[in-house]
Amino acid sequence: MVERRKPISVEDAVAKVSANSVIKQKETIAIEEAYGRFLAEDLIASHDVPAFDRSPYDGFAIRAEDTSRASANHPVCLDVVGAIGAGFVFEEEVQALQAVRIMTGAPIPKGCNAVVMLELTKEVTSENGQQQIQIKRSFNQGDNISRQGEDTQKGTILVEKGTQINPGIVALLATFGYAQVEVAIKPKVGVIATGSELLNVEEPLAPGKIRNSNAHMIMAQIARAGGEAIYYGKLNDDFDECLVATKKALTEVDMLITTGGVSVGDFDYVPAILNELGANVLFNKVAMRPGSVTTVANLGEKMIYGLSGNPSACYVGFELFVRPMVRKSLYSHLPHLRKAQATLGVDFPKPNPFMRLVRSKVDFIDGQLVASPSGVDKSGIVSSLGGADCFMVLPGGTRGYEKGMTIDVLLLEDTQGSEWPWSNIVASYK
Ligand SMILES: Nc1nc2c(c(=O)[nH]1)N[C@H]1C(S)=C(S)[C@@H](COP(=O)(O)OP(=O)(O)OC[C@H]3O[C@@H](n4cnc5c(N)ncnc54)[C@H](O)[C@@H]3O)O[C@H]1N2
Ligand code: MOO
Repeated sequence: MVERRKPISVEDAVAKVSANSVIKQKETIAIEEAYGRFLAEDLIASHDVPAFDRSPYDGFAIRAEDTSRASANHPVCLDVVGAIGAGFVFEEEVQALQAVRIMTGAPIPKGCNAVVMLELTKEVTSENGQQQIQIKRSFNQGDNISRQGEDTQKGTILVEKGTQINPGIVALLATFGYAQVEVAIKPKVGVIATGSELLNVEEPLAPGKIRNSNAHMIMAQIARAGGEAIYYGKLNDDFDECLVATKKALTEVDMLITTGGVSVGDFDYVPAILNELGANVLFNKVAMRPGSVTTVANLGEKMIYGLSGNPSACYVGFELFVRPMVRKSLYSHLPHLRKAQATLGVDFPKPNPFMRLVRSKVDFIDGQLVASPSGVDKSGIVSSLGGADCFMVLPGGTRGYEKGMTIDVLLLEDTQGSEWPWSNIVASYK
């Protein structure tokens, strides 16, 4: 008699997985290695930026009060007493009716309190040979000065731990002197593919056989999530072979993923292996399509994921249940896929008692995010995965969905660029 599995909702399944703890570890690496890693410490401003009042323009540093009576008919003349470039400090204090030629980024000389852009001055030489500038309008104290700390004040938390380091964060690390940074150690995630039908990628097709795409797909998903994949190969549908490999993998990894053999077929051994290992099964059926057979268990602190053999089901199962735990072990406070609202771009008449997670593409059309399936929506399909940058979330229990409905999407990544010109942006400049 075949075991009857009771499905739990996607929300409950994600909650059950998320309730588990993960091991978090950190290491110190050089800034050059930091891009793409996850911060294991808050990034704190170690000083003000700018660290001194500075000029945002090439021009002249002046005392604003000297220009109070300046006008087009009666320009004020200031003596130019020196010049200062970025990286240098003007040593003397500037006196009344004096100006200093200043370059962008240079510190404001003592005594000055405003900067006049070069274009608003006229350089002249007085009768006694003194270099001067004429200014035809008045300026206020503080005009054209980038104040110390206007960008960032010392002690500010700039980026929270658990954030993935992007190029902007690399700039912050450099700005604040983080030649080295503490990042999360990538969790080791083992991958075992089961199925006697599986061929290695380089092998030619043979009758009844298929290439093992899931293992490679999962390894790429692990890398995208921020983990380190450890591959234990493809195994035949053989209980003992699978048990030995699973036991070995569990001694070496932080979490383990198997793909295939999780359903109710004669050669689906994953449930029996979990039983033999004494693992605590959190659920073995989820009210979703694809991926209803997804099985998740824990053994001590280690999560064991029995993902479906069907490629699309396997892909979705990873993003919903494995990714958050990888991200949690990378100190992330927001480990789940980012949710957004979109408009359904096509009619989707397929009824389903279960929630559907449809591999889809999003586009901005007339200022709205519009989502449409990226290919055929069946769990055994692989071709819809390549173009998918989100999952549409279509709740179960309806008779289908109509174009124009507001739906939730879970964003995976940006897989497409944009056409040129960006006409709506260009138009906004007119
Ligand atoms: N009587 C029932 N049969 C099935 C049920 C059910 O509830 N009752 N569920 C169906 C659903 S839904 C799914 S999903 C699949 C899941 O099956 P398994 O996870 O046990 O996976 P397999 O049977 O091993 O394989 C399914 C399918 O995927 C191919 N596959 C397997 N591994 C790979 C791989 N590494 N790379 C690419 N493709 C792979 C395999 O050849 C099969 O075609 O069960 C349904 N059946
Ligand atoms: O688990 Mo199956 O993928 O629902 O379609």
